Amino acid sequence: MVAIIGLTGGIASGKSTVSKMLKEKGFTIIDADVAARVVVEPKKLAYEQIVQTFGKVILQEDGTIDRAKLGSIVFHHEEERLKLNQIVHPAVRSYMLEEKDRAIATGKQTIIMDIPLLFESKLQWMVEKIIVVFVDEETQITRLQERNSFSKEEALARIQSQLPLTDKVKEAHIVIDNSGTVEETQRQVENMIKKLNLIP
Ligand SMILES: CC(C)(COP(=O)(O)OP(=O)(O)OC[C@H]1O[C@@H](n2cnc3c(N)ncnc32)[C@H](O)[C@@H]1O)[C@@H](O)C(=O)NCCC(=O)NCCS
Ligand SMILES: Nc1ncnc2c1ncn2[C@@H]1O[C@H](COP(=O)(O)OP(=O)(O)OP(=O)(O)O)[C@@H](O)[C@H]1O
Repeated sequence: MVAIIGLTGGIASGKSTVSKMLKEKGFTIIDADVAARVVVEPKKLAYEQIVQTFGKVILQEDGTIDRAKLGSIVFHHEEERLKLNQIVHPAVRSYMLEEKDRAIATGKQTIIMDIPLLFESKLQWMVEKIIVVFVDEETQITRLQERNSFSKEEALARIQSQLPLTDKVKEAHIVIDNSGTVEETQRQVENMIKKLNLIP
């Protein structure tokens, strides 16, 4: 039996930090943020649709999408974000499902689907158990500002474009609280692997 585990949380709550720890333990991670980059590469269908919808102003000189520019549009205008989601999300879903089948075919016993918008996109059906990486809002804002050099306003715009993390925690099978040190998070990850009896 293959276990399909969803890993989610909020922006900068620590999903990548946790998924890196799981990867080091030999687990297979399928990352929706990576998928969302692949499906918008030049010549892909989603790329063409994004350029048609948002115009060439969101392109860099080399023709690739200027993510900072597109981000500054969609995280300040909900309507624009929904348009982008409608273009990108179907392609991300197909990519994730294909990667999952590929991993199953190579004999993996556990597959971790790292999906930041798992609840927002109602993708609970894709996974059997859900891990939510939690962080308190103050720490989340600080880490997001530091990582992306965002103003507080830019950090809040991104956080507010997602469901509250406290709501996601209520729907979780396992919560990893990443408000503390990386070592504390590592211990929680190890306990979770034991509790769910996960084998790579
Ligand atoms: C707006 C874009 C260009 C900004 O790119 P950027 O490199 O700055 O951010 P990145 O893609 O690494 O995302 C960082 C985090 O932002 C959050 N986020 C991204 N897109 C969204 C969205 N549409 N709604 C809410 N939160 C989002 C997630 O927590 C994600 O982990 C990019 O995020 C994007 O194309 N988003 C639409 C696709 C999407 O929903 N991706 C999320 C997983 S499917
Ligand atoms: N326990 C921790 N202590 C201190 N800093 C941390 C901790 N966990 C993560 N960070 C830092 O916080 C930032 C956000 O973490 P990370 O990138 O893992 O979040 P994420 O949920 O994957 O973000 P995104 O949704 O944007 O992809 C990073 O700069 C990371 O180095």
